[in-house]
Amino acid sequence: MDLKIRQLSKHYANVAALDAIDLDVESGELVALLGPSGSGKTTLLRVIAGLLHPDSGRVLFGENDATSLSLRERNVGFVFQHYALFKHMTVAENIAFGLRSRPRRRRPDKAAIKRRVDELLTLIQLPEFGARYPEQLSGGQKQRVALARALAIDPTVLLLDEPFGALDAKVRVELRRWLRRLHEQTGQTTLFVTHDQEEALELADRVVVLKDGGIEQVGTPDEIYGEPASAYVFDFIGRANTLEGRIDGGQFVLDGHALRLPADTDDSGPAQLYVRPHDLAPTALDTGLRAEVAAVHRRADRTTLELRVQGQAKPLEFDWPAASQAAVPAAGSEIGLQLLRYRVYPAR
Ligand SMILES: Nc1ncnc2c1ncn2[C@@H]1O[C@H](COP(=O)(O)OP(=O)(O)OP(=O)(O)O)[C@@H](O)[C@H]1O
Repeated sequence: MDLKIRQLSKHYANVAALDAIDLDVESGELVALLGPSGSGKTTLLRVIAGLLHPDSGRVLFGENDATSLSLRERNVGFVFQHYALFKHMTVAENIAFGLRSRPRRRRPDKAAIKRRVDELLTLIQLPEFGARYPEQLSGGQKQRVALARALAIDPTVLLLDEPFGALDAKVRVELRRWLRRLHEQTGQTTLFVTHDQEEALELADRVVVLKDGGIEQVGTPDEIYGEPASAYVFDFIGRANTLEGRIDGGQFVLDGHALRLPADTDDSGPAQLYVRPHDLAPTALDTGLRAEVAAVHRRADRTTLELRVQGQAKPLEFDWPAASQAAVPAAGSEIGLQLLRYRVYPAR
């Protein structure tokens, strides 16, 4: 089922938790809602679920306006960060819960419920775990059961609110890869809330970046990473260096150096250039951007140089290319820098 959000707003006192949001999620898509704390992710998910009423706007499931339907009528599947399994029920009973509590005329018979539970236990790769109680499971296993319970009712959409947020980093990475494979099997339309950009980029078909209750950018992971629409998205999505300068005559100009901008640049005036530490390369001093090596930081997986550029208040980070034959420059030396990929945003 596809999902359409139209002009959705929700205010708390004078805070716009959601500010006229428009969003289309296609049937079968896995979409990540990504943003820092307080950007409105959870509010959006709760309004879609029917747990929270918007001030204005509409939620459509397919062609049906679901805005005034209850949680149950919407038939959505929901998984929260903190395991909400029923402690006194076995894993199998937990998974069966949504089907068993349906009104009699829509309730499958016992055999059909058992078949569905077995099918889901296999799907979440816990086929032998039906008789266990939640306290006998690890955190990751509990979340897989919570997911099976949400899927049991064949939900119109699956809504996941930081479902792996309480797990340790390694389990988190395993589970998100598992969820991606599971999604490919089920084709279930899914919205996934996270504040972790890596999780969003690895997991989702499309990523929605939220800021202060509004949508800053919607795109595939490649688009969000490679063509961030604003300085905010560039900064949020990975490590970033900034250089202060000006846009002038189709170039970005800073102390004694100019960089070419896309042909369609028609802005002018103060601007910031954003470049990632691995999108810098060493080059000849007289053609490159001149920088002084302020410090060399060696780590297990990379060597990062801290660089000072004349006229710039903030240092640059530069990941020295691992394949480079040249020796890592020493602190105090001067190098030329080539910027392989960068983006320039006019100052606000
Ligand atoms: N019940 C409430 N009463 C008052 N303000 C609220 C309430 N719920 C949310 N807010 C405010 O609405 C804004 C959006 O909150 P929301 O929980 O949707 O953000 P979030 O992106 O999910 O953040 P987090 O990652 O911390 O969960 C925040 O400014 C928050 O303080």
